[in-house]
Amino acid sequence: QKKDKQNVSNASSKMLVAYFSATGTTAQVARNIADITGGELFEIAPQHPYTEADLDWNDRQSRSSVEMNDVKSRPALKVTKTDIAGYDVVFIGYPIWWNLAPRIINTFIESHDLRGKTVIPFATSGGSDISNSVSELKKAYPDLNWKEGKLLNKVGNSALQNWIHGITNH
Ligand SMILES: Cc1cc2nc3c(=O)[nH]c(=O)nc-3n(C[C@H](O)[C@H](O)[C@H](O)COP(=O)(O)O)c2cc1C
Repeated sequence: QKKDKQNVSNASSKMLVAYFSATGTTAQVARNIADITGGELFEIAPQHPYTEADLDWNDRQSRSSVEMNDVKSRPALKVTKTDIAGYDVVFIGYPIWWNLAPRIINTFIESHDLRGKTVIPFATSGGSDISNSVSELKKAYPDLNWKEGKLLNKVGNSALQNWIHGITNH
């Protein structure tokens, strides 16, 4: 739907919309952001996809529980390094897991040089706010130029456009 695309980026600013999504919700929001900004979509894919059992938060032994209980866990990426040098703005989207960004987001950040870029977090959740996850990311990576993040649960396209206009100053 190219004709509906509203390109809010200015000519000199290249945008990447990187996202991790285990069950598709964040992926849909990422596609909408890419449509609006004209940015490039990039899936932060795990080397080993998460199964339903992996995602069981009632099971303390499930993969996601074990990873989220270990601050040092860094699940491997499917593609270890992607060339992101040409981008000025990098959106990073993820589902909230245990009130945090999934550890694979840390893997992605630590595998790429994001210094000097504007980094914009966004998330979907079952109800939790994004703020704790963003403050933990800022604490872990204080050298990066973080913009305020936004929870984008069931956000309509015009609200999405308003947020993007505001945050990218276009
Ligand atoms: C392991 C796990 C932990 C979760 N923890 C939270 C949480 O702390 N707060 C919350 O509101 N939702 C939580 N959720 C729900 C997801 O954030 C929500 O379903 C999200 O939209 C899924 O996005 P996705 O389809 O892109 O993976 C959790 C989901 C999983 C699988």
